[in-house]
Amino acid sequence: MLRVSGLEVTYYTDLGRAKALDDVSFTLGAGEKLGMVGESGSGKSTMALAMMRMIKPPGRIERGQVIVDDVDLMSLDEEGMRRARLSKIAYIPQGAMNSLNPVIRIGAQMADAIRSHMRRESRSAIEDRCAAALRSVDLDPGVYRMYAHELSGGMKQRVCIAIGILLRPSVIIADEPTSALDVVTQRQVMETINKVQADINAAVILIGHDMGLMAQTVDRVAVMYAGRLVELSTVKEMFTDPKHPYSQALINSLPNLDKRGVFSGIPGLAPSLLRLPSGCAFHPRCPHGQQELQRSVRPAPVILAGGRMVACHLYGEEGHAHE
Ligand SMILES: Nc1ncnc2c1ncn2[C@@H]1O[C@H](COP(=O)(O)OP(=O)(O)OP(=O)(O)O)[C@@H](O)[C@H]1O
Repeated sequence: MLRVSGLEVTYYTDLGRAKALDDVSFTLGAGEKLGMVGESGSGKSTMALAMMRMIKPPGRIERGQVIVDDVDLMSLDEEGMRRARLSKIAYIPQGAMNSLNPVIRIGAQMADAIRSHMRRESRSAIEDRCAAALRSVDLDPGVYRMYAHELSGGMKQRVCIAIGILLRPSVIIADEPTSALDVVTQRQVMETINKVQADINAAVILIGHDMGLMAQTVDRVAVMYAGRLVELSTVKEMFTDPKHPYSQALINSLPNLDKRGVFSGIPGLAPSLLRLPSGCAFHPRCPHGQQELQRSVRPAPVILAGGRMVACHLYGEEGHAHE
């Protein structure tokens, strides 16, 4: 359903070039959910924007393919890509719920989204489509006639999800869909995403920091570090046996009942993309990073038994090359 291959994005800043996405490849099947985690600045939002072809200057997509239902989005012309957005691939950006227009009714905003794709759709067909989308996110179709300020945060986020699924896309990307919501509402929004996905059998990418919340929802977890995908494993593998030392640090930094109140962060700071460490970008923070190999050679991604992917010298011998 979705195949991302060799995706690369650079931001050309006054201070130099920042490669925010470096040779990112993965696949996702229909009905599958992928969680994308990593520290702030690791390139998660850049990846979503690149997949939507919404990277703005000074950023540029340098290369790569994003194949949805056998079509490479990167090869479409502007009009083709405009049509693909929402109908093939939908993006619910970070803070989407705060960008609903305050002076236009929810229904009109939904109808606009449909009309931009289906010019000849009748008014009643549009209303039916909106009502169905609102119902599938557990909102009363009456929300159609309301304004954003009349809705709670969780309801607004569900409206954004409803807009995302209006045209039943094959791929849905939700960037931090639960940030700024209380924990109860977070769970409800996650449940809504689960339900919606089951309804339309889409491939879903959830971007977020909260490993705990992800664990309950997604099938696989992708870990990003300094613009690269460093590990992609099933949730169970990631939580019971993380392979990459950075994934191990992320999992160890989660609070659990055995170490109540003790938070172990990850030592060191995330590197600046303008001054990436040589070799493996994680080596200065890695307990195994002090050898010549780690300091001078960038680890290539390898596939381990069972199909999980890791880009780390510790596993160079064990795995076979990732395509
Ligand atoms: N417009 C821009 N100009 C220059 N550099 C940028 C721009 N946007 C992003 N970057 C750089 O690209 C890197 C990746 O940013 P991105 O927003 O994708 O990270 P992220 O993982 O989504 O972070 P967060 O979790 O904080 O949203 C950052 O290090 C940032 O410095």
